Amino acid sequence: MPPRKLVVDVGYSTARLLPAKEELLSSLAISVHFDEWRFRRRKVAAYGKQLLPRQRRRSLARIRVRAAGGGVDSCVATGIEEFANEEDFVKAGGSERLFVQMQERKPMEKQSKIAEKLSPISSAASTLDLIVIGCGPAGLSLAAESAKKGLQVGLIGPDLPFTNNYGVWEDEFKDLGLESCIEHVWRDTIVYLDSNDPILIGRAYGRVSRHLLHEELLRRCQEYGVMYLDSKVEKIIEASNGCSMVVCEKDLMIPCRLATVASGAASGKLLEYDVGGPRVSVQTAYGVEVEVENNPYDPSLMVFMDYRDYVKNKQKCPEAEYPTFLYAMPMSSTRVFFEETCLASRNAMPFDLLKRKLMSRLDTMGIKVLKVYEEEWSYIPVGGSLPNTEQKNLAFGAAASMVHPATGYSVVRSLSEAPTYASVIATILKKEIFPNQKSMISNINNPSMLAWRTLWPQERKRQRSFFLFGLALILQLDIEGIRTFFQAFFQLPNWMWQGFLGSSLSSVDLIWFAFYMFAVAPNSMRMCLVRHLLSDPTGATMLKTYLTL
Ligand SMILES: CC(C)=CCC/C(C)=C/C=C/C(C)=C/C=C/C(C)=C/C=C/C=C(C)/C=C/C=C(C)/C=C/C=C(\C)CCC=C(C)C
Repeated sequence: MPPRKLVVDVGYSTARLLPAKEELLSSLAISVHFDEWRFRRRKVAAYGKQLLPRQRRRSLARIRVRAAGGGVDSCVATGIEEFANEEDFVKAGGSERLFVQMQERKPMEKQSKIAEKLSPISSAASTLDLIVIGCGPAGLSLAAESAKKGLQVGLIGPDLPFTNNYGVWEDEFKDLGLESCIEHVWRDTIVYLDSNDPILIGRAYGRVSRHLLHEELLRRCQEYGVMYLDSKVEKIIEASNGCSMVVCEKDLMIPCRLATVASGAASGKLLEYDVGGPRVSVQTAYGVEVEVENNPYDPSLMVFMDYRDYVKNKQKCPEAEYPTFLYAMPMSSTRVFFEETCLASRNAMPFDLLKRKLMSRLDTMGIKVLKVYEEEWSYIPVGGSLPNTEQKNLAFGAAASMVHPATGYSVVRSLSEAPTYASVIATILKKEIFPNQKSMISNINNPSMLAWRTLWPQERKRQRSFFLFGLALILQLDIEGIRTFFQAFFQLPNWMWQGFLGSSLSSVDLIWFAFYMFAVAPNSMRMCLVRHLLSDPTGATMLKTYLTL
C-alpha cells in the first residue's frame, strides 16, 4: 500500500489552538493537528471525532478512532505502535527525527481524576449556591475559595489534565503559598536582544509542575467540599424564581443561585462581551522539551526572551514576517525546554511555521536534538473586549478577559484574585442580597454587578486600556523595533517593569512608566511612542478611559 498523508499530532493543547470562533472545538478533549508526515497505516487515536466541524471531520473520516485513556501522549503512542521498528517507519516515508520524537515522548504524569476526589453533583440535589464552569487553574481555585467561604459549590467541566507548562516569577508564586508546586527554580533570568550584552534581570523564575498544581487545587476543593460533574455546559438559563439553570449535555439541568464561567477564552457562547471593543490578537508558541548536545545556555539561568537572529535562511520567507523569540528553560546542561514564541500577532502565527523556526534556530546554534520528551502548542488570545459587566452570570480567568494583553500571562492573576472574588460572591449570596430570588429582581437591579465591579473596577479598566495600547504598539513593531523597545523596557527601574508584567502598577504609576520609557528610549523609539499615542485608536480609547471617573 503506498504511504499516505496522515495526521501526526493529537493533543489537548491543539484543540485550544484552533480558532476560538470554531466553538465546537473549544470543548474537544483531544483534537488533531495536520502535518505532512506519512504513515503506512491510518491508525491515529483521537477523541471526540463527532464534535469536529464538518470539513475537518471529512479528513478524519477514515481514521480509526480509539478510546485511549490517560492523555495526549498515550494517544500518540497508540498511533505509532505500527512503527516500533525505525527502519520500517523510515521506509514508509516517515522522517527519522520524527520517529525519535514520537517514540521518546515522556508519558504524561498521571493527574488525579477530579471525579475520584470530589463528590458528585446530583441532578436531584437542592439548588447550589454557586456553580463554577471550567476545571482549569482559574476554575479550581475559585471553586475552592468559594467553598472555603461556606458556600455550597458545584464544579462542572470535562475532567482533563493540565497540559501547559506554566512559568512564573518565583516571588509571586511564593506569595500565593504555592511554592511547593514549583518543580524547578532558576536563580536569575536572562534576556538576549541582539548579539551584544545580554540583560540579567535579577529575578528568580520557576517552572510550575502542572501535576502538583492540579493536585494542590484539587486537594483544596476536596477539603472544602466542592462537588463535581464531568460534563460540558451547553447554556445557562434564568429560571422563573431568579435562580440559574446550568444546562449540561444530555439536557441535564443543575440549578444554582449564581453561575461563574471559568472555562477559558473560548467561553463566548455562555457569556456576553462588550460590542465594538478591540480586536482579539493571539500569542502563539510551539515548545519542545528535549535532550540535546551543545546546549549553549547556562542551566542556572532561565532564558525569558532570546530575540537574537538565528534563522538560517534570511531571505524573505514566511517565518520572517513574524518577530518571534525563544523562551528556554534549561533543566540541566543537556535537558532543555525550548519554546518559539510569537508574543502577539493579529492573526495566529501558524504552528508549522513556529516549529520550523525553532528547528532552524536550534540548527543554526549548533544544538543537536537527541531525544524529544514532549511537545507543547500554546494559543492564547490576548486583548479583545471585556465581558459585559451587567449580565447576571459571572466569569473568571481568561473567560473574564483576565489575561494580561501585553504578555499573555494570567495564571498568577487568577490564583491571586480568587480569594477576594470568592469573598464578594459569598457576601452577595450570604448577606442575602438574593434573599428570595424573586424579590431580588424587583429590589436590586443586579447584585452580580458587585462581583463584576470587583473584577473590573474603573481603575482596572484604565490599566487594561494602557496594556491594550502597549499591545497595539507591539503589533506594529518589526524585529528591530521590538529589540529597541525591550532594550528600553528592561532599563526601567525593577519595580516598574516588574509591576508592569505583574499588573500591579496603578493607572497613575503607568503614566510614570510611559514617561520613563520615553526618557530612556532612543529618539527613533520616542518618535514611535508619540506617533502611536497620537494616531492609534487605542491611544484615544486609553485617554478616554483615563478621564472616566
Ligand atoms: C503555555 C503557556 C501558558 C505559555 C507559553 C507561551 C510563552 C512562552 C510566553 C512567554 C511570554 C513572555 C516571555 C512575555 C513577555 C512579555 C513582555 C516582557 C512584555 C512587555 C511589554 C511592554 C509594553 C507593552 C510596554 C509598553 C510601553 C508603552 C505603551 C509606553 C508608552 C510611552 C509613551 C506613550 C510615551 C509618552 C511620552 C510623552 C508624550 C512625552
